[in-house]
Amino acid sequence: MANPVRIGTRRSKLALWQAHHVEDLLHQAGLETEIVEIDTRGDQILDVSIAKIGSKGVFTEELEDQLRSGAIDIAVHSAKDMQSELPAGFEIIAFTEREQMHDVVVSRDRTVRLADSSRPRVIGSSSVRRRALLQAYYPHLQVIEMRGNLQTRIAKMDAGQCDAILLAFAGVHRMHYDELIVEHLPLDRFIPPVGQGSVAIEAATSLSPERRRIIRQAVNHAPTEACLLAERAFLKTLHGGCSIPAFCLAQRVGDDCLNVTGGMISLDGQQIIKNSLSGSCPQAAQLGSRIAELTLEQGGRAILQQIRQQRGE
Ligand SMILES: NCc1[nH]cc(CCC(=O)O)c1CC(=O)O
Repeated sequence: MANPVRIGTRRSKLALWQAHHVEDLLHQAGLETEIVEIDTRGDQILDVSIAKIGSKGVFTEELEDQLRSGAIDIAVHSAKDMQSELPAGFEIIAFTEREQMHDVVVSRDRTVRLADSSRPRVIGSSSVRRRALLQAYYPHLQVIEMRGNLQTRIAKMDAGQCDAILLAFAGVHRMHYDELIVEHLPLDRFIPPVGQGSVAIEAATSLSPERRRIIRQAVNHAPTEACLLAERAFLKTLHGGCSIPAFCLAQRVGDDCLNVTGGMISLDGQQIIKNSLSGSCPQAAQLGSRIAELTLEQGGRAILQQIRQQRGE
């Protein structure tokens, strides 16, 4: 390709890591690249929870403006942060190979264990799913809401706001905070949110088919894509984004089989809905949306209604 691939990204350190990761993959395929840093509303509003900002796409709209105008060819996002339905004119053209998907506990105090009820502990998390799961499994813990990027949250912990933070392993590892991990949480209890650990490549549908094909060929990881298609179909059927307490994890078994587990937890942690289905990779989307339907039928609809009421939507 004559022109370099222009990669749009937010300026946070994790976003820049993701952009450089995609850049590496494009370089390996012999392509030239250019990174374009873009400010988003989600990065500017740090003192309000994302759920309260209310609008979907607070981290994506500015990037989409640049995609639409052709100023950038692709935008990189944590797959987890992408809403299930993109605005008309945009699509995800690739998913990078997934990092380990689980959540971890990060603390300066090596003795912190979630299960230890012998002393009071304050745990910070930005995610409604993680806060509800903590209340469900470890009711002795005090759970507080904590926003900001990884570095900000660790600074808040160091300032004494909490004893530990719950985070995605992928982000902690990419930001080189592995030595602060005091606990790796099991995937069957702390089922990750849709997309955790993968980087999604967004493009405008007006991107030339040839450019789209070449970028996809360099970046897409087919086994990850099959899992993400299942998980994102789950989220789409729930009409959700990253601000609802839903979780879904698809895992490949053998060459062509997918195991998908997904569900929802009430905000107080009192009710957990969880179902699993298996099928072949081409059935990925059906498996995900079927699990979402089961989730809605088994109490998920009521949980979502309650959340909407609380948020005054
Ligand atoms: N919502 C912020 C966000 N988006 C992606 C990651 C971690 C990396 C990933 O899942 O790809 C994080 C931080 C976290 O949840 O701990």
